[in-house]
Amino acid sequence: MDERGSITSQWLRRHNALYQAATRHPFILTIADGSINFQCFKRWLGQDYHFVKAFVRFLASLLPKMPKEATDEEMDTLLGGIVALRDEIYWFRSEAMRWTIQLDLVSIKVTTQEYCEFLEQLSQGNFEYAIAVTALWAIEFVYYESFALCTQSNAKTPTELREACERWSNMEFKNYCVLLKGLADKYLEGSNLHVRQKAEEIFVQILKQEIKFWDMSTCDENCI
Ligand SMILES: Cc1ncc(CN)c(N)n1
Repeated sequence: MDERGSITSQWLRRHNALYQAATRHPFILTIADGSINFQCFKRWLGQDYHFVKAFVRFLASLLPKMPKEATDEEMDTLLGGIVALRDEIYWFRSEAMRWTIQLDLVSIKVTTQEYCEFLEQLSQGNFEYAIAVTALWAIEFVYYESFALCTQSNAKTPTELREACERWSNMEFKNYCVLLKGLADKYLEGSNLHVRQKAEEIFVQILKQEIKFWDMSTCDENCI
């Protein structure tokens, strides 16, 4: 089956409006046009650190679910993702120091808490590997597509935010997302209709969670 006909590509077309809302969110657009209020970026940074710590647990939960017949390349992809998240957490800590954010004093907001609890549910044994790996792809891919907008040649992204945008839009992360999409399609193709429908529901929920996360990071007038 060609790429356009894959299950995940069909979903991206079927849920295009939601997908655009998740990957072209005003928070991202204000980074790309240079108008972002740095207080909004600092709010996002603190909350995303909390999220990434929960995301590590979710990613690790895929390892025991990985089918015995999984290829070496597949195991390498997931292990590579875990190593990358270790580096990501180190990056958050150093970036927080640059912005004088004390991460241990950052209170976790309701939206972040809800997303972390959603990840915790997905980590449970009753979610098939096909659903978990599809969720992993969706969560990573939204960040790639969002931050890739901020590193395009015509973007006016502030210099102070370029490193953050590069993290989730560089070639290595893009290739990682391509590999995850391939794994998602592989296991969705091999699943029954019930699992595919559940996976699509989770995909839609992830897009909605990502939109809420960007909404939370978008400063209103009393941005603190
Ligand atoms: C909310 C969110 N979604 C996705 C990613 C990319 N791992 C992230 N860091 N934060």
